[in-house]
Amino acid sequence: MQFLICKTYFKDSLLTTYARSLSGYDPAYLLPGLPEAEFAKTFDEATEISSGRFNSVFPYLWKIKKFLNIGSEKRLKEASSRLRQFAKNIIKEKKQELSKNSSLESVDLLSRFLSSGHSDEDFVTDIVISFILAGRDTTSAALTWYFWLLSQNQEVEKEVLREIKEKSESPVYEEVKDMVYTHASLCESMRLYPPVPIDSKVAKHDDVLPDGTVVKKGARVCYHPYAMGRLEVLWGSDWEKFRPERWLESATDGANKNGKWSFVGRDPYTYPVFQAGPRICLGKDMAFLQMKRVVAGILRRFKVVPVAEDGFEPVLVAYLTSKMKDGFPVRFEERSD
Ligand code: HEM
Repeated sequence: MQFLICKTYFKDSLLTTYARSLSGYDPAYLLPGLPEAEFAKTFDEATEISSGRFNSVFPYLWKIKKFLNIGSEKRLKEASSRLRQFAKNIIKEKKQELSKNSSLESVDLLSRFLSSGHSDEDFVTDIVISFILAGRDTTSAALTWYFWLLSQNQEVEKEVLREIKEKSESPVYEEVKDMVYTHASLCESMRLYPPVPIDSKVAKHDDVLPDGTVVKKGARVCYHPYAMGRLEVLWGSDWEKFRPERWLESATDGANKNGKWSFVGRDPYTYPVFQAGPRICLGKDMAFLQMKRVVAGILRRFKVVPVAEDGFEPVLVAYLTSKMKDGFPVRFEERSD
């Protein structure tokens, strides 16, 4: 059986997981028939058109289309309205459930929001949509590139598998937290292929950067995690290598006590994969938790083998997130051991 990893499996499984942890709602996209995911399709359409605005050669074109309500902007408006309606239905159902059973208050994020007095429907709708947007494509992009890198670095896969096998079949939070090598390998993968490859900010006031660069009010300033992850000055002359060990302290420096690695993080200004400062990603820990559980769940039972021709080199396409051009076709081989 083949899966286009980034196009179907990860996105839909993550959407299912997020929908459940966010709202308790299960869109049932992981039924064996992998049913057509209407919500996911609409979401993709909306994000693709929105990101197209950034890359537009004539930036004012989309504004004209929006004003006239034609073409892609018309489709975006319709998609956004369908998404909002979908989110509103979930909220309505959740409110009804809560009114019948208040013990649901602590079960999922949406229940918590509603129970803590956030009753404004538009506000809660924005929360539901922005959490799915922030958490779905980022994590699926990270995992697509991660499985590609693992397939090219067997010794890393072996070490990740060794760590996974020390844990229970469905590792609980404490166990996932202890998967230090897997954590390091995910950080290393996102160094080379950051899910948000480039990000920009608009200056609210005239400003001067620490190096003296003058930034005028309204100017767009970009930071570039993809380029920064490949800088020799930050990562050394072997920056090209996928080497999780650069995030770990080894036995020789005394930290690998009892055969355990110890993780050495980098500051977020050197590694801005989750951004840095007061607006740093709020879902970072949740993202690692989800990714480690998915990695453990898949690798324990399957080997993920690319079905591409020998010499295949994936091409990164940067929309809002780092997609692999045409997806990543793979075969899942069941492990015999
Ligand atoms: C590997 C996965 C992820 C990566 C690489 C990532 C990266 C980022 C980045 C770069 C930003 C800054 C965007 C900006 O302000 O321009 C951000 C913001 C944010 N992320 Fe994530 N994210 C990930 C997963 C998640 C998940 C799973 C959630 C929640 C379920 C989440 C929730 C958020 C939220 C709410 C913000 C906005 C924070 C604010 O503006 O104060 N993220 N993320």
